[in-house]
Amino acid sequence: MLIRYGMNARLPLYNSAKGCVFASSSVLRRQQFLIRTLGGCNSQSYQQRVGGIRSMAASGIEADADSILRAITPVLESTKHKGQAGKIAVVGGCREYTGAPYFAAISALKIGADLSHVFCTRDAAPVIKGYSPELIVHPILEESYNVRDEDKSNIKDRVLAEIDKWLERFDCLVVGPGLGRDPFLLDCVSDIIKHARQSNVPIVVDGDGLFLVTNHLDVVSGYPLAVLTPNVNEYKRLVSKVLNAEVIDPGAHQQVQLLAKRIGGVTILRKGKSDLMSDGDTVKSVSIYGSPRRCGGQGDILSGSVAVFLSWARQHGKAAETDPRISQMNPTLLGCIAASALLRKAAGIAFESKRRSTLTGDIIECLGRSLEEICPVYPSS
Ligand SMILES: NC(=O)C1=CN([C@@H]2O[C@H](COP(=O)(O)OP(=O)(O)OC[C@H]3O[C@@H](n4cnc5c(N)ncnc54)[C@H](O)[C@@H]3O)[C@@H](O)[C@H]2O)[C@@H](O)CC1
Ligand SMILES: Nc1ncnc2c1ncn2[C@@H]1O[C@H](COP(=O)(O)OP(=O)(O)OP(=O)(O)O)[C@@H](O)[C@H]1O
Ligand SMILES: [Mg+2]
Repeated sequence: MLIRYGMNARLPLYNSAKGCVFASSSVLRRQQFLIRTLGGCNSQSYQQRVGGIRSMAASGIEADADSILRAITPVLESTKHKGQAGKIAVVGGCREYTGAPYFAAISALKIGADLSHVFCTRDAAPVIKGYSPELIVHPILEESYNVRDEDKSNIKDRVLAEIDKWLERFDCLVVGPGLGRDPFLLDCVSDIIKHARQSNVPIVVDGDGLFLVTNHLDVVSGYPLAVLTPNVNEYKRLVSKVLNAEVIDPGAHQQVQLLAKRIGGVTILRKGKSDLMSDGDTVKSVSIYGSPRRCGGQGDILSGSVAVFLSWARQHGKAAETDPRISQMNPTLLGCIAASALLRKAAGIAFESKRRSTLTGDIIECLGRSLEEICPVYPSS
């Protein structure tokens, strides 16, 4: 039995390891139970629920990503000054991971942001600077191995003071790519998120940032300007923590919606074969065929891209003039749809020429062309 999700994807209704229907499996019984109870509407039958999923797919859950990209991408005008197209900051980068924050920050620039900062550990900074002179790199974070217990409080104050100098200038913060899981570092980052919240700065949480917030949900809970971008594992951990359940495939749309609602109306972008996103009210999917290569770093491109498009969607009134259906949507959701679609198209273009050797850097090089194809700088009249 197949349900059609969006234009291209066909998913089995019961998704077992062998692709068969095992009506007696405990996993399936749990999935059925979850679908019955999702949204707290126990009186609806399972069949009605599945019918609901079918009709949701049929009634256009697949986003009109091209129209959204056109509506929110700002026009390039000679009257604009540096910074107006977006100032993004990535909090991430430690001893192990220097690629992830670089991918997120450089993607933001390649899409069209004016300035991209990285706040990382002291060790990671020279490496990230070495990748690109375009990035503004702040070596302010510390990991436990570098800090004596008695100095921790002072160092934390110093980190926060440094971040506070910049925070209000940013249109969006991306927290987590390549952050690592050092407890002292995560403690500082948790306070950085709290400060960003107080300043109403939108926050995209990815990678190890999701490890942090899954264990401390209060840090983002109830903040409508937070976007969480979990991959398959990160989503599993979130669902288990927040819903005390397993991830389900039939009913995936309702589950992502419920998850967003339970975390107080944050936006969730669940990455996968189709990217599913919800702010707790609306659910959308992006199923454009991208690339079959799953090299590491594509999620980092996505988090940097969400930051840019979300900022554009919040700043530019163009959407309102063109299409009320778009202007009525939550800007965080618009940002997710635009970023997901652009990344997938860029991955497709990169794969056309690079095939098996396609790497994250190749996809980043295709972001500009991908956006230009949908939303040219000089549209032909
Ligand atoms: N070049 C770099 O510096 C990169 C650093 N990264 C960072 O690495 C840190 C950890 O992220 P991870 O994504 O590895 O953490 P996860 O906890 O998501 O993944 C852990 C392991 O799960 C496995 N896995 C991944 N996708 C899977 C799937 N679809 N089904 C089953 N298993 C799967 C992977 O083999 C991985 O080793 C983050 O901070 C992240 O940002 C990644 O972004 C990749 C690139
Ligand atoms: N099975 C799939 N088919 C098509 N596209 C996919 C698939 N899985 C992931 N993607 C796309 O790749 C992008 C990155 O998702 P992925 O799950 O690789 O993130 P990630 O594990 O966080 O990546 P990273 O290595 O950067 O941490 C998503 O936007 C998604 O659209
Ligand atoms: Mg990731």
